[in-house]
Amino acid sequence: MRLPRATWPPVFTTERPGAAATARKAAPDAGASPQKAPPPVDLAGRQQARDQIIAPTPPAGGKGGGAGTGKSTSRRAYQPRADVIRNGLRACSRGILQVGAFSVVINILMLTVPLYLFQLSDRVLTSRSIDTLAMLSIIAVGALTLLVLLDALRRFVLTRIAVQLESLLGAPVMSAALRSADVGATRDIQALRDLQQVRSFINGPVMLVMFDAPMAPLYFLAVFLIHPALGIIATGAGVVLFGIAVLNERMTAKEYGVAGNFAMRANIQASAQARNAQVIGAMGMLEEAILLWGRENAASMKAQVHANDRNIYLASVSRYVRLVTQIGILGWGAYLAVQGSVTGGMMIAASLIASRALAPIEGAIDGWRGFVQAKSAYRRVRSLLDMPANDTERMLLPKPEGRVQADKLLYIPPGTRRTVLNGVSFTLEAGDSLAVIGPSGGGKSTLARMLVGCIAPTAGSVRLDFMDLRNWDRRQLGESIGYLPQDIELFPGTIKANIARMREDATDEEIAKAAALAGVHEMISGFQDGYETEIAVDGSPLSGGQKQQIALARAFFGEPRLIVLDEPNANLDTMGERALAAALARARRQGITVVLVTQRPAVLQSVSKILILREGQVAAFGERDQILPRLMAQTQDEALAAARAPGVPAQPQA
Ligand SMILES: Nc1ncnc2c1ncn2[C@@H]1O[C@H](COP(=O)(O)OP(=O)(O)OP(=O)(O)O)[C@@H](O)[C@H]1O
Repeated sequence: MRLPRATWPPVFTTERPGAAATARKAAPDAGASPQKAPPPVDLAGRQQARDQIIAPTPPAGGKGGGAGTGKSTSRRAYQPRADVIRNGLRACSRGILQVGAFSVVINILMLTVPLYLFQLSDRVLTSRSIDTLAMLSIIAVGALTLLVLLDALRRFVLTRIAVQLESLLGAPVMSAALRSADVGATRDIQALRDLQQVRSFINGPVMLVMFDAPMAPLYFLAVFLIHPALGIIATGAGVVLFGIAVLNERMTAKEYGVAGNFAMRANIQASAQARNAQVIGAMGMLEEAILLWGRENAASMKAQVHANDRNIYLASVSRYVRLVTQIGILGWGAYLAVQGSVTGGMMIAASLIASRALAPIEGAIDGWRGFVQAKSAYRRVRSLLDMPANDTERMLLPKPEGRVQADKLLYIPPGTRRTVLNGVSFTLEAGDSLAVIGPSGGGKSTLARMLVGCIAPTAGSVRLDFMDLRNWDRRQLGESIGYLPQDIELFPGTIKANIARMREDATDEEIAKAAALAGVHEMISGFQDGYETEIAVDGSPLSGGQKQQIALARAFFGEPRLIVLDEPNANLDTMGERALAAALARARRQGITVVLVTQRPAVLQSVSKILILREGQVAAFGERDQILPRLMAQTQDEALAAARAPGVPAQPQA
């Protein structure tokens, strides 16, 4: 008897099966020289990179190019999300069958004690045979030993099924959660907690009850065989308990659902507050923060207490019914014994067996809360995985040169009626540098996110080298793009790892090159541990400007052809701005296309084109030398108008 071992110990894989073998075949000396960088325009290398897109391990023993076949199975890496759950469950099916088979045997062996009692009372006590007693005892102990072993085994198997399921679904759920988070969905990381909840449920006692429940008819049958009247009492009690279980479901499911939703919101609040702990501390917002989180948490607890109260009440009634049933069977059994219809042993055995028959229904009522929570958690995981995702396998294209076409971009955020971008069109040649300027809330950051493929336009298209971003292989596109968002968050890890976009195969040369391009080498040298300086969750020891510079180097990493920088100079001093201007000049010399969202006029000298975005529409677009004079004239007019306005004090001349 072997436990399922396909994913034991658990492995969270981001590599499709066979990829490593294929990669080794393709590059036999890759292992000997980990520092060797792949050639920049290497389609085979990029195919290999694409192979590492998050994909679940196939079911153990599954067909179709499994581990070690070395055949291309890249379709598997892009399997539709719905298949992920189906394959996950299929992978666990062998274990589930084992647990089912064990449960059948265990439930038969559970009859050992009642049968032993029955034999003692009706055979040993009447015959006074010590040999029979010894023989019966040996058989009973043997059966109980087997029962305990099988019970332990099914628990071992369930533990592994739970871990296997989490290993298989973890990466797809994480990837779907990140994708949904980047379009602004709030449930995001909750999905990982949900998956853990499903795992705990599979590991928990209610799962065993669910495996035992189908065997209940066997026990009812055994009681019927002892005496039909006792069978009717036991079955009647079973029907009553089943009714209580249904009532329990009706009376608690909604409240548990409400409790779960509030708990989720409380968790989202808690994570947001943990991220903003310094702001909360500095501005004395602790009480408000706790109140905000506490309200959600209290609402969750209130709903939970309501549901729990009902659950406890019904569980007590069910326990009462079971105990009374036992008394009923014993009492009626005694009456039948007095009548000579059954023996004393049969009476006791019937009571024990009936109790065993009713136990799973009672256990289901007791463990209802866990079941409901696991069910909703599973639903959330499912709906996240069912969300449409651009998972179609994409052909790897030649490395882009950096030509960008935005064509009639319209953006209405999902779930809103607000038009954030409206008919935005422009074209950039490879090596162009564009400054996107305009009033706050004009849609600049939205445009920046659209240009790097974070959000898809409601209508219109963004094309990189003539190809719509949606048709690019996601990983290849990411490697061709550098992006510095407005709100910078670095990952906990070294400066080096952050610049290298957390890639383990990044070479020191590539990292140094990105740092040099971004002009941050000198700043990094100022730290005692240089590139090995550890960045904490809150970004320390880096200052705001330093974080921005490291993020700039990250954007330059890996020879991107398009770099989109959203207010890269927001936290920079004059020196920093100079370094940024130098970085932009270097990018231009290398033919990298740069889009720069900015509010500061200083960097406008470093770009070749300017786009003014106002209320989501292009107010002006063209060569810098055409747009800049118009912009300055307009600024002067506005300043004069403001100065002439009544009640506005004249500004002192700088
Ligand atoms: N997901 C969304 N849901 C609703 N409104 C949104 C969404 N995303 C952006 N907006 C709205 O679109 C407008 C443009 O936002 P955006 O961040 O692009 O402006 P911006 O020009 O970058 O502003 P700033 O210069 O202040 O950063 C804002 O009014 C914002 O509220």
